[in-house]
Amino acid sequence: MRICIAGLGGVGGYFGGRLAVAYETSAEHEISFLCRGEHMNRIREKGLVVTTPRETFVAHPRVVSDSPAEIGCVDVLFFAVKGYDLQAFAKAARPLCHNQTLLIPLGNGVDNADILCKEKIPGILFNGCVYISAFIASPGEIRQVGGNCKMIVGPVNDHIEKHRSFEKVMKEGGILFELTPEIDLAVWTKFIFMSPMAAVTTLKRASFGEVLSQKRTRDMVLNLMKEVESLAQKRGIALPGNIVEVSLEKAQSFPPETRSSMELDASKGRPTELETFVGAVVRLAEDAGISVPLYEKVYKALLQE
Ligand SMILES: NC(=O)C1=CN([C@@H]2O[C@H](COP(=O)(O)OP(=O)(O)OC[C@H]3O[C@@H](n4cnc5c(N)ncnc54)[C@H](OP(=O)(O)O)[C@@H]3O)[C@@H](O)[C@H]2O)C=CC1
Ligand SMILES: CC(C)(CO)C(=O)C(=O)O
Repeated sequence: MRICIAGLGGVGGYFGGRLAVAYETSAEHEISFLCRGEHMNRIREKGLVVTTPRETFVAHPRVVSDSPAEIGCVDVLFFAVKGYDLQAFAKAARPLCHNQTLLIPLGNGVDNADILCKEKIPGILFNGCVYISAFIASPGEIRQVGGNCKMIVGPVNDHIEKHRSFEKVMKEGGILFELTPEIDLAVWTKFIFMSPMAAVTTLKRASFGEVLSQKRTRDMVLNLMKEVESLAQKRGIALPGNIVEVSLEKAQSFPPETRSSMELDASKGRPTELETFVGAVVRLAEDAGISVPLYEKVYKALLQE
């Protein structure tokens, strides 16, 4: 099986690194990295160094390139770029894909599969989400600092049984991996927790603990979660009845000093995933004909920054 990880940041670097180590000498499976710039140069020279709280390992994938054509057609393509790069990368991804390529977005967000679908890339559309906290510490070096490192993926419109061999490759590749027939449910379950937390922590430039310990901001998170819940319901996503309470508890289970990736990006003056985390809810609600007044207000405020 030929597997390409596109985007070697915190997410792509951790999961790609694990797979590349596991299959470094395999005659059957081949891992390639699509990355760019100084990061790519360092990985080519020295391999990708991945440090976790328990170990450090160095991954040497079979191919490291910034050119989809150089990598060529693969059987599995993981999209591990930020939401704002997904469409542009999807447009460039065609040389990597054939009709049976599994196309798997791993980023935060509930519209990633729609974005890929619109680009009409050949392949079988999946969706996915990951529970991890990781980042590029320096070119060629990934640091994983939190999360249980679980990857959950599933086909959007295909039979799950066809994909058991892929599941085996992922599990034998050292990934804590779940292949689910209910990928929408998994993706929305993550989103209903992460989108409100990203929105409020960014608006207030505050940590998880600061936001959740003050009634005003905690209520804001709660009300945003309720708006996501009503949107999910309207789209036929069967979230459990206590999803808001469970999601709030999930947010509370993080160390209080946790900062969301969107707040960190905003505070550093970098591009943010505002459209992925917040704008998408406003657009999907409009399409579904439902009202999300608090999301609209927060979106407007963040757009004006
Ligand atoms: N990091 C985390 O802990 C978690 C992240 N996520 C989500 O996962 C997604 C990825 O996040 P993360 O890994 O942090 O992102 P990063 O910014 O760390 O990494 C993305 C990488 O993709 C590269 N890239 C973008 N476009 C291309 C391209 N066309 N060709 C080659 N490389 C490209 C970027 O390169 P360059 O720097 O040159 O732009 C960057 O190195 C996001 O949606 C995020 O919200 C979800 C859970 C946890
Ligand atoms: C869960 C968390 C906080 C881990 O980095 C995250 O996914 C994000 O900030 O985008």
